[in-house]
Amino acid sequence: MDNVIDLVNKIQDVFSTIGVGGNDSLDLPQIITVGSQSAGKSSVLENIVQRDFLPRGSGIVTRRPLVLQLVTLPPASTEEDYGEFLHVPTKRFYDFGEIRQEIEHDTTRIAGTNKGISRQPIHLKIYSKRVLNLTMVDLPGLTKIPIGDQPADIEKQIRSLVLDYISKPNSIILAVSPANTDIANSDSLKLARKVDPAGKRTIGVVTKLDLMDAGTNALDVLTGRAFPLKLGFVGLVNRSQQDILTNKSMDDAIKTEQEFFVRHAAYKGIAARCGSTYLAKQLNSILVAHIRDKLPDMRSKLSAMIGQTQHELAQYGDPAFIGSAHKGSLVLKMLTMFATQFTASIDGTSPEISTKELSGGARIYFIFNNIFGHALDAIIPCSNITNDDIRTAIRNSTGPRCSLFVPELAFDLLVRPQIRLLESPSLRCVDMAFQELSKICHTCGTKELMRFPKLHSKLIDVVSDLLHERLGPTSTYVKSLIDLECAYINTNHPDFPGATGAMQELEKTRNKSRKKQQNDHLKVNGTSTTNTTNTAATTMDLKRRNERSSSITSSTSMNGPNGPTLPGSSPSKDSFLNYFFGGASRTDRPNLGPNEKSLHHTNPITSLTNDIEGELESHFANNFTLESGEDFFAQSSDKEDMEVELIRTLIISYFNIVRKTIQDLVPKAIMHLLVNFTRESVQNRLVSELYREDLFNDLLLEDSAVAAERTRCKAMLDMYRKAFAIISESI
Ligand SMILES: Nc1nc2c(ncn2[C@@H]2O[C@H](COP(=O)(O)OP(=O)(O)OP(=O)(O)O)[C@@H](O)[C@H]2O)c(=O)[nH]1
Repeated sequence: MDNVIDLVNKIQDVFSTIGVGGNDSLDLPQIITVGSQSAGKSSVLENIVQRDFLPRGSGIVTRRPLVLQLVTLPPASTEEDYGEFLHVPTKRFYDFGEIRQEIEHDTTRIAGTNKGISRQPIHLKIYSKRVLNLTMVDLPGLTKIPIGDQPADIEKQIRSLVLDYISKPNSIILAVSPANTDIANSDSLKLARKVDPAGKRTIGVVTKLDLMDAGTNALDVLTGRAFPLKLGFVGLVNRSQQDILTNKSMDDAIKTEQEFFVRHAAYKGIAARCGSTYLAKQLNSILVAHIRDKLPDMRSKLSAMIGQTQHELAQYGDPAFIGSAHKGSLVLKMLTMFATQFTASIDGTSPEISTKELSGGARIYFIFNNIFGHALDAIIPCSNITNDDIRTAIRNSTGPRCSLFVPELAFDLLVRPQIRLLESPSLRCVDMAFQELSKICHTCGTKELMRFPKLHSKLIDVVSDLLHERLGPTSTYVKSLIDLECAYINTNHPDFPGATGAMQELEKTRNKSRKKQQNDHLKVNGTSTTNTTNTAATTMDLKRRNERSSSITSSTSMNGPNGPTLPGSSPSKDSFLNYFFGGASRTDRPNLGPNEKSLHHTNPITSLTNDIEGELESHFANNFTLESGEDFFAQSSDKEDMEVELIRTLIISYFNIVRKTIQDLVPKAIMHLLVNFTRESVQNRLVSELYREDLFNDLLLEDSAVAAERTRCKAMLDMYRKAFAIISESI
């Protein structure tokens, strides 16, 4: 029957030896003594052991948990009683005074001399024929006021330590209360009630019954009437301080105790259920029953722990790959795993995908779509181009040495630096994608790979080198995309709205502002005055326009002023520029005769061109007041303003086309030249750089901390298996 306690002790020993905190996770059944300071906890333990072995004194004496395992020596044993400490495994302590000294010494060693406490337990085993198998834990007494140089929060520290032990559902709480205080309100019972409100696993112990005021007794408490506990209350009379000083023997103390109960008027009826001997028996049977009750639970818990530990151990390496014969295959396995993780992170199929932040492929797409997209959108197409710049460019292009290509060159000159503005965000986009790939490669690696720090860092080095190799060509290519755009300004681009679009755009803007002005004017002056000036100007402009329409039409052909217009060709925008900025001077533009005019009207392309120019003409006619006889295209400042605005609109249109192209092509280039290239070549590169027999030994130098961790994990697994087997046998 008792061997279940032995079984638990064995499990506890092994867990303590390998220091894995197995006891914490398995929650081994054990008895925990709780009580306020000087309540008599140590005295209770000594009475149960029937030995004088615990440090005694005033103030706080127990400053570390003492895990006390009592082991019954067989009756036939010739062995004397002795004790063993887990921290002094080679020595048997036959002198119990020496046990006390060792407890004091080790307490000071760990908890210091300033009356502070430590959570690190002392493990003591006592072998005796006179003890019943029991596992008990003595804890520091609950206190309220710090004494000496104790830390200010000592009360909190002790409470939390005690709560840690007693809140484990498998623990039995031995709540010690001195009879000479208000028992029902004792600290130990209050604390026990917190974690065991139904009182199912709390046993009450009332000490110092001999010190109660004459005429009072604790019968109500001991019989469970005052405070119901399933496991009941046991009354005790331990040795007084005086008894200790006079070295009263334990045997005598037990006798005195028994006599006290038998003779006491109030207690003689329950004397058989009082005293240290009864308590020891009671605790033993409670613990045995408790352990038996908990064994199935413990077994299933152990089974789960075995599974977990097996899994953890597997992460430190596959046993199939251990040994020098397998070095090559191990390296190959590691680098394949690394490459797979790298590509999985890019593809977004990695099982370790973060839910906290964007990473891998998703982050690269975010860089393309959001960061890069916004950076391009933020560029103002006409930034840094002043009206004077445009005016100068126009004047230069309409100077005396005008040639057919001069206006194109002027437009080129103005638009090219703007296109260059796209270069910096494009290169930054390459860099960000590169950084993300570098980040991915630093996060790759399994627990098993961490065993080999050299191999791990080499894998990162090789992938980093590969990424750096690709960074140059990718950046160069992306830069060349901008160079291409700058090399030829294609005003014939199908999406370039040219003059018509620009004019419409301008018209819209002007209409808007005109309407606004008129509204403002109406608001200020009431109904408008007559618009005679404008009407006159319009009439005059119309006249001029009719006179000039033929000459305008003749200059708009893609093939020059006199060349034929090719059927199917688009309305020529460059020729418009030529005309507009003086590719052919007005005097050079031939007037068409009535026949030629009608010829042009039948040609849809020419008529469309006519429309463009007609629009321009009418625009000027409607917007600019000309003095009689003044040439419409003379160097008037109004005309120049119009031209400046028009060219600005054209620059914006053209820039937007290029921006779209770059926004489309840069991510494609990065994907092709950097991301996909690295993704596809990473495995081959790793193999060719690292799968070399002369490197194996160096690469597979194991990290000592990880190796120790693996050994610990292995020991833990063995232990759990052993414990599982022991429990399985006894169920
Ligand atoms: N007369 C009498 N004195 C007792 C009894 N129990 C304990 N004492 C005395 O009370 C004092 C404190 O007892 P301990 O057993 O050291 O109390 P503790 O709860 O272990 O104290 P800490 O570990 O310091 O919290 C000692 O002087 C004991 O001799 C008892 O039943 N009767």
